[in-house]
Amino acid sequence: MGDTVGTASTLFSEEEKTELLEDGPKKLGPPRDERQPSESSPKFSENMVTLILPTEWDLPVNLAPSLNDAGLANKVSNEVKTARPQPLDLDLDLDLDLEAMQMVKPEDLELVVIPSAHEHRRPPMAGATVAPAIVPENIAPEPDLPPFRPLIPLNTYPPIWAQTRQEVCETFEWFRSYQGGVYFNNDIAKGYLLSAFGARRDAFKHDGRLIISHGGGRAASIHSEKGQSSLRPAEDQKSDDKSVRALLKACREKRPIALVIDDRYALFPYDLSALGVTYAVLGFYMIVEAWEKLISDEAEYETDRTGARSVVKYKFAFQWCERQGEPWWLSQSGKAEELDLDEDAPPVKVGEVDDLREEEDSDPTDVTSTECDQCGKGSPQVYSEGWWMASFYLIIGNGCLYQIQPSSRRAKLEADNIFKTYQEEANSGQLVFKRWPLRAVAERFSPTISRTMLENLTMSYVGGTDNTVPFDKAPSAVVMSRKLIQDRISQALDRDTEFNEVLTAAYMEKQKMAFHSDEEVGLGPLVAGLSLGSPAMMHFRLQKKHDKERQQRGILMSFTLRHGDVFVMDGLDVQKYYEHTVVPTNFRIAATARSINASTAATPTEPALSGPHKSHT
Ligand SMILES: O=C(O)CCC(=O)C(=O)O
Repeated sequence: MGDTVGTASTLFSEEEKTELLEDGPKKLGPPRDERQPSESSPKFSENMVTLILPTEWDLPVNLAPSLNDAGLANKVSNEVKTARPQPLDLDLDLDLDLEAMQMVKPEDLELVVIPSAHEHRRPPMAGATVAPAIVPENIAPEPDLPPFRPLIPLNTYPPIWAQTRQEVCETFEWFRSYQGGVYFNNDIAKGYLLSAFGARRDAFKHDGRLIISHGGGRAASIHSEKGQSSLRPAEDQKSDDKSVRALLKACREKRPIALVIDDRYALFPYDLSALGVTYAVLGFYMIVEAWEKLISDEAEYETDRTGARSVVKYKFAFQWCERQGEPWWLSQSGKAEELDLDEDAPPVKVGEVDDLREEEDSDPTDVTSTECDQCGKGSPQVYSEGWWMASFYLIIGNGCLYQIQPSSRRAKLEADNIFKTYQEEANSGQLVFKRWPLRAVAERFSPTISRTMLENLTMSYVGGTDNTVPFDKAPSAVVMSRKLIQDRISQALDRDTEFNEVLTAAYMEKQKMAFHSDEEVGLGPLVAGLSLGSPAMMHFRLQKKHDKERQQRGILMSFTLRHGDVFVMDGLDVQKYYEHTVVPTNFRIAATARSINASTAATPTEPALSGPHKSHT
């Protein structure tokens, strides 16, 4: 098979829904980072930021141990032992040395506490009304705080940041808690906010690779009712409080959690406020230990200060997931000499909405420009890439899934342009989407019945059949898709790939692609798809033959594919062990690129990539 391209599916008219469910520019292009990937990581481009993210809903529970660096884990474990009076019965697989724990004196734990820093950091906003101080009676005096330390200036923006909590919650799916400090969903903790003072034994250690914090609510708070304010004292936390329970579960099941800080978080030694950053995502952490502690007024900053009462609080030790590479706040120091800060413009922040109309005259395919879309200044550190990538390692088999998301407006415009071109070319007849029968249906029923079925299927599909044309004759939407996919893979994975097959699928409302695997003779290790239009959920589960007991028959991983995302399945094991389904929310086009080995591929009469299991419903 030479260079071929397959296109297929239903024709659609102007009237059909083309509305994009834009998500807004929530993630920034990765800062340039000179670090080398760790030995355990695959080889990545130095310009990318890699995050280990569990999926939105399901994280395979045995994935987590590989996320953490073993050396650091030991250190963390030792340090945590000094801070915890007694272990919780969490059934943790952490090989705790309880005897050693008793022998370490708590005062040996070096604490990094920056007190009262928020007062220095955050001037009141211009024009803001300052609430009158409420001084309830009988409040114990604030404990003496260690001396103030100046904050270290940051030369780089956090990869994900925002100015308001609303922006964070609306755009960062790992933290959607508008009020509480813990974001959890279905009992699974996903995000944790660090703010203001910690308790005395809270810590930000190993450059932030170990964070100890108390969390889970029931802190003292001020309540206002009928114009009367009163202080509600702190209460004991309980292991079945919703947020405590979710955090303990995350610890037990070794699920990563996103840590978000605000500019009042006193233990973060860098100056976020100078950059105008109120909220920053630190990255992903594992909760490696959890314990409960009796906290008295004298011992902690944030306590029940109404009297001499002690309350039970839960403490959590968060350990940095090493595969993210070095924390972003560390990479900034090396950059200071290279980066001319005067030339560097602030990148797009979370929650800012693109106004695409302003850009009508610009060439959306020109993604090489390094101008900041906001202010027009050159910003090569941020805009030369314009995407963000997350990596997900397989637990069974060798392979990885990569989600590369556009982060700059320019990258999004490129996707817009391809989406538009697909529709124009389909309308003009240059691109013929065709309905395909389910092979299983065609075999089992007469042609007449299968044609009837086709009406319902509106199948979007081809590989190596009538619709197949060489790339030089292919509709430009397909050519552009292949180029975008190849470019992203080259930038993000540092791999030069030339795909020789592109399958384009169009999904109308309520259509989806059923569970299938792309395991076909001649298939190359990379399969990469560009998503256009409405968001879709992509789910992975083990193939039946590898899950005979059906114990893990359920969905193991799920991803939200959004407009402009490139999703890469890397490794033949992805197809060998797993099957995937794609369920769009509405009208959507997907271009999936593959490399097919001509000598081993299926014959042209047999769609190379279709199988009885691959169906559009
Ligand atoms: O629609 C998509 O994004 C993926 C299509 C797919 O699963 C495939 O072509 O194998």
